[in-house]
Formats: sequence, structure tokens, C-alpha cells
Amino acid sequence: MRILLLGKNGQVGWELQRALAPLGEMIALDRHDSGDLADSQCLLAKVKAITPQVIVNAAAYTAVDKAESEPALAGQINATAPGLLALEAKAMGALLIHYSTDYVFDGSGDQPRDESAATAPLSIYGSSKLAGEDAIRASGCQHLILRTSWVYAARGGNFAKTMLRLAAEREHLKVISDQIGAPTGADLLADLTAHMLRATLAKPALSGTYHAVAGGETSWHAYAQHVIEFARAKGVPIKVSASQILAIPTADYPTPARRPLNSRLSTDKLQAAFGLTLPAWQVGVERMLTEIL
Ligand SMILES: NC(=O)C1=CN([C@@H]2O[C@H](COP(=O)(O)OP(=O)(O)OC[C@H]3O[C@@H](n4cnc5c(N)ncnc54)[C@H](OP(=O)(O)O)[C@@H]3O)[C@@H](O)[C@H]2O)C=CC1
Ligand SMILES: Cc1cn([C@H]2C[C@H](O)[C@@H](COP(=O)(O)OP(=O)(O)O[C@H]3O[C@@H](C)C(=O)[C@@H](O)[C@H]3O)O2)c(=O)[nH]c1=O
Ligand SMILES: [Mg+2]
Repeated sequence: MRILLLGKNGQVGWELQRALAPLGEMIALDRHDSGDLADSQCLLAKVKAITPQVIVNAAAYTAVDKAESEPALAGQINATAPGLLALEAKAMGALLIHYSTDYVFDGSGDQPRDESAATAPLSIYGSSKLAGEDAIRASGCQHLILRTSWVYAARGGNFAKTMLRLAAEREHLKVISDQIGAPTGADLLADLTAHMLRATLAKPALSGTYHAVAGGETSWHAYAQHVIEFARAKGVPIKVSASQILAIPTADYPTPARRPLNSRLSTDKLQAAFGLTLPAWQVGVERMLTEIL
């Protein structure tokens, strides 16, 4: 089996290189080797030449605030290119695996959302990701769309690493405590992808959209506290004292993009359909911290 991986150097792409390696021949691209989602023509020519049985798209425009001032580029990378990949997958009979986000929702309420909940993105990033999902579903190709949230990895930039850096430099931190979600490891997503890929090739009816996040929930503030106190306990030099990691409401942290308050996603569908278990978010975060500290 030939697997084409796009975005091989992102957080998720890097872990997919590891997790998908045993499943077949992998061709892994980034934007520099004809895998540029901003250049659809070149990308589609490359896909046709490779004729993969599976396309895994881990490439995306993920700079949430910057997207507010670059909507056309975000739309090209997150919506137009995935839509064209889906049409090509349909034509070739390939399975397309793609990732989406909690930011497709408006974050109202306080209950976990399932896959059928109404979408209403608050940001350009969120609407571009939703348009990508919709284009894939409309293409009629076999697909797996994994909606995830708050992704971190040992390799790459993410919130946990930003907090460790700031905690070493500053005497106080202000972190939002009224946005609730689940930090999800890129390694967990890659492993889920490998299992789901195999199961879906064997049983195409599994094709569809799934929420894929770690278990439990937290706020950005409690997540930051967890990361910083774990590092402190390991002897890492930390400047901020525990009492100076200050909880603030979203209103006190103005950003160009609006973000959902309630990012809780229910993973019941994924767990039931694939017989998989999603471990608590702390398990993966502590493993990642142990690796990088
Ligand atoms: N990060 C998060 O918190 C979350 C991510 N997701 C989704 O998960 C998926 C993976 O995200 P993640 O690994 O965290 O993101 P990263 O930002 O770590 O990686 C994205 C990758 O996409 C690449 N990329 C950007 N533009 C292009 C382009 N024009 N052509 C080809 N490649 C490009 C980047 O390359 P380069 O470094 O060269 O720019 C980078 O390697 C995405 O679909 C994202 O929307 C969902 C929820 C949360
Ligand atoms: C750096 C910092 C951030 N924050 C807030 C801002 C934001 O609400 C939250 C997280 O900051 P980030 O910059 O990681 O936010 P962001 O880049 O929006 O994270 C999102 O990325 C995209 C790609 C997704 O799909 C989402 O699931 C989510 O992970 O923490 C603070 O409160 N204090 C701080 O010092
Ligand atoms: Mg970010």
C-alpha cells in the first residue's frame, strides 16, 4: 500500500511519519518538495504521479490570529486544497485522512459536543477549517476527518512550550481560565490515525467525521499550572511563583481572533466505532514533558 503524507514536519505530521511507517510504503512531503497546498496545480500533479491508496493531510494554516489578516491564504490551504485533494481521492479511489478543529464550533454552553452538533466558527481559521471539512464530505471520497483540539508535541511549537518559556522568564503570567478543552498529543492522534486507517480500509462504512481528543477537560490556565508545576518538581528553573500564575477571563486577553469558550468534544462515536480508548490528557502531557525536560 502506498501512503502519501502531506505536512510531514508539523506536530502531527512528524508523529505520523513514525506511526504510519509499518503500514506500507510512505511518501512524505512538505511544502518544499511539491507538497505545497498553496500551489494546487503542482500538488495535484504530484498526487496523480504517486497514485496513493491513502492520502493523509497533516498540513494546515494553523496561525489562528494571523489568519484574521490572511483569509485568502488560510482558505487556500485549509479549504481549497483539501477540497481538490478530496476530488482527486474520489477519482483514484483513495482514502483521504484529514484533521480539523474544535474552532469550527462557537463554544456556547458547557456540554461536550458530538459530531452532529451545529457548527458556527468564530474565526477565519475556524471557518477555513470548516470549509475544508465540508468540501471533503461533499466530494464523496472515502474519508476520515478527525476533529481535535489543543494539540501539543515534543517537537514543534505549542502552548505548553510557550508556558515553560514564559515561566522561566517572567515573575507573573496571566492565563485564560474560561476556555475549556482537552490538550491532545500529536503522538496519540498519529496512533489513532494508524488504527482508524486500517479499520476503514477493511470496512469502508467507517468513513466519516470523528471527534478525536484526549480524555477529561481543563482550562488553558489549569493546563499552564499543570505544565509549570510538573517542570518545577523536576528541578527545572522556574521564575514565576505558583501564586503568580494568574487566572483571567477571555475578556482580559484581547486577540485578533475570537476563540470558543466551550471546546469540549465528545469522543463516544470514535470509541464505539473503532473500539479505541482515549487516555486522560494528563498522561500524554506528562509523557511529553518528561521527554523534553
Ligand atoms: N495545533 C493545534 O492546536 C491544532 C491543530 N489541529 C489541526 O491538526 C492538523 C495538524 O496540526 P499541527 O500538526 O498541530 O500543525 P503545525 O502547525 O504543527 O503543522 C502544520 C504543518 O503544515 C505545514 N504547512 C503550512 N502551510 C503549508 C503549505 N502551504 N503547504 C504545505 N504544508 C504547509 C507547516 O509547514 P511549515 O512549518 O513549513 O509552515 C507545518 O509543517 C491541522 O489540520 C490543524 O488544523 C486541530 C486542532 C488543534
Ligand atoms: C501565550 C498566552 C496565551 N493565552 C491564551 C490565548 C488562547 O486563548 C490560549 C491558547 O493560546 P494559543 O496561542 O496556543 O492558542 P491557539 O493558537 O488559538 O490554539 C489553537 O490552535 C488551533 C490551531 C486549534 O485548532 C485549536 O484547537 C487551538 O489549539 O491561551 C493566555 O491566556 N496567556 C498567554 O500568556
Ligand atoms: Mg497557535
